[in-house]
Amino acid sequence: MQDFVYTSQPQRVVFGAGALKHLGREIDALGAKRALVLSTPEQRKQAERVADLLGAQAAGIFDRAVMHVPIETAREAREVARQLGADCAVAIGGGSTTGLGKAIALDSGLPILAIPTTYAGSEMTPIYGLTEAGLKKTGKDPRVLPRTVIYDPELSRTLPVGLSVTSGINAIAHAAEGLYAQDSNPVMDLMAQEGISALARALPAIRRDAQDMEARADALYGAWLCGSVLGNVGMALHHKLCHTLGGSFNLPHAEVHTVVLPHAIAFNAQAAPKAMTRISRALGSASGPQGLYALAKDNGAPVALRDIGMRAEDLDRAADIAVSNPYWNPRPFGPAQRDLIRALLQRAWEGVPPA
Ligand SMILES: NC(=O)C1=CN([C@@H]2O[C@H](COP(=O)(O)OP(=O)(O)OC[C@H]3O[C@@H](n4cnc5c(N)ncnc54)[C@H](OP(=O)(O)O)[C@@H]3O)[C@@H](O)[C@H]2O)C=CC1
Ligand SMILES: O=C(O)/C=C\C(=O)CC(=O)O
Repeated sequence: MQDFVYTSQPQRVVFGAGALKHLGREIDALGAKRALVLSTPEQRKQAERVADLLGAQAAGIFDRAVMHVPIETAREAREVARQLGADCAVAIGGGSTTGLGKAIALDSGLPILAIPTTYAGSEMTPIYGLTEAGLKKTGKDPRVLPRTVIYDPELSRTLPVGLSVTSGINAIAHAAEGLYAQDSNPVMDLMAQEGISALARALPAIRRDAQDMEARADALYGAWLCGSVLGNVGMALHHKLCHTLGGSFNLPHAEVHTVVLPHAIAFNAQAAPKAMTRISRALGSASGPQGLYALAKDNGAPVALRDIGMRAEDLDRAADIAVSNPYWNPRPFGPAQRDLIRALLQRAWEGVPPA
């Protein structure tokens, strides 16, 4: 066993079908009295339900969350929170809504209670993202880590099957890269393997029946574990490629993760054999990269960048951007490996199986 450092994160998790009913109790436990409820415009009804449950503990609703947290939206939400005298934020929705809560917390220190309805995993991380003048910046700050997370599988019932699959693979990506992270540890390895395994059995079951509550619970459980891994250890090549493709070419977040993951994992296979063993074991497949590709393809998810809006003529620029400021990776991918990364992107663009 290698030496390691493990830092536990100060969070409370309430898990279970119908767990939303504990919301008032959880707001009390935070010592808060006036919650600003956050959602996207489309999930306003969910936000209203939350505000109704809170009754006098609700300060108001801000329903303008959008993906990648534009700085203008963050400023607007911060101002609304200030004017309403909110002393906490309740974010109900996917990573976009949690991200808006984080932007408020970054500025004001307001505690966040997150109620995730996708599998993106942001609720378990101190990572935030903000987009200003078309550029997305990410950072880490303990203030943005949600203090309480309510996982209620009933609330993900309405998440469309296609999004459930891609969002679940977004979560798997956190765990897969955590398995070869520079700063990983045995606890994260356990969580990563269990998280991948839970999602790998949940996603096909959700595809068969979107109302299968056991599968919905398994998927949220997996998202929790995989998100925790992302919150504890560093990201590598896969996340760098997705941040490049999402940030500079505006590709949809969960879909881009789904397409790139098998190729990024294949790139790292020889440099991270133990991680490959855990990934393939968790997937129940002979090969990690092939198993990830099959998980997407067999469940109707996109496997080609060209099918999610990437233009062939932008691949060169994407490769240049990705290698210009690389994250740590078990197999280096700086400017000297530019042609290898370009070849990886070509395969991902065409949608052929990983090399
Ligand atoms: N900081 C971190 O640690 C992490 C951050 N992220 C960030 O989070 C964002 C992506 O998160 P993701 O969850 O994929 O994206 P969104 O929050 O944008 O949600 C994705 C889609 O799911 C739909 N949706 C969510 N909940 C429901 C529901 N209950 N019923 C029906 N549809 C629903 C949304 O619909 P609608 O738009 O109609 O509401 C939206 O179309 C990105 O900005 C990414 O960078 C992701 C992972 C980790
Ligand atoms: O790529 C991911 O899923 C993980 C992290 C982010 O998205 C960072 C962020 O923009 O909040």
